Amino acid sequence: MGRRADEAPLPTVDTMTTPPTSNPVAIQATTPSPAVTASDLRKTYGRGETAVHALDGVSLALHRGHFTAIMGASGSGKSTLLHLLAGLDSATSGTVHLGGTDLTALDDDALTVLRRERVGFVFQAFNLLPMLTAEQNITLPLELAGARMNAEHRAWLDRLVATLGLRDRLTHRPSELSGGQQQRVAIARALLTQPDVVFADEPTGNLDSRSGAEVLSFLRTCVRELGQTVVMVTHDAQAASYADRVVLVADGRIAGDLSDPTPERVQVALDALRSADSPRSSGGLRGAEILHGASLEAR
Ligand SMILES: Nc1ncnc2c1ncn2[C@@H]1O[C@H](COP(=O)(O)OP(=O)(O)OP(=O)(O)O)[C@@H](O)[C@H]1O
Repeated sequence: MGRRADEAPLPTVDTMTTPPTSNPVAIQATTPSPAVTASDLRKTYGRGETAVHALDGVSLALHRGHFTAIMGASGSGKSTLLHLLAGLDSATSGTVHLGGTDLTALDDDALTVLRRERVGFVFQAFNLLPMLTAEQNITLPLELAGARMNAEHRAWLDRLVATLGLRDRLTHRPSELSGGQQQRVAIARALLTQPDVVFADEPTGNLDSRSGAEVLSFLRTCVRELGQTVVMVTHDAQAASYADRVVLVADGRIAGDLSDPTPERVQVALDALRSADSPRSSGGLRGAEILHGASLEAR
């Protein structure tokens, strides 16, 4: 659950990924600029005593060409964070930058264009159009943008189709595809415009474990071999272990940060978070403190 307005704040964990340095110029030359940056992001639903602080001061930098998983208990603020980072919803305060663009300064029309051209989405429910073939579903974003398929698009589409193993499925309609194949079509559609970032909300939530693993490997291949940037919300430690980095959210705050995660380490971090939330743990460390330890151990 999100923190109520009248509850005491949790300890703050600084998860900005910029390493300490005495020579900022050298770091600028070697560190890729972040694909997305959130600074002191807050989102409050409702007002007064019933206000829920779904996000309560999140600062985060997600680097290009990385696969990041966002995890946390139900109601911790994962979806709210994803929606704000993707420009699908507006913050109560704080800023989100996509590359050099401040999303919080854009009006609705500019946000619509940005979402169409610079952001890709993959949802749990695939969201394919049933009357279109796989290829027509993949190329739909170009159609909607009123753009013609040129040689560059064709070459990129070929690469996507090869990477995602869809070559012999392009003329099939969604009802003729397995769940895993439908999700791969949805991933190809999300990547067609070569967006700055693809946001995936529980992309394996509707798949059996074998198809889910396949989809996650394909997502990881898109990051490793095609240089794409993926941010995924998941409940599943196994799914999160496909990512390069796992960011843990608790009570609307960043509560941990693991690089090169394994399912076991993710599970340990989640269990620590859960036991810190439990009333029996009163007097012990809070989740953020425990997971900050996990974060330090991971680096
Ligand atoms: N539109 C809304 N109006 C009021 N409260 C909301 C709204 N959306 C989310 N919340 C509250 O904000 C908090 C964070 O919700 P959010 O959906 O981001 O959590 P989550 O971690 O994605 O949860 P889940 O894993 O169950 O999807 C919750 O307490 C939720 O009840």
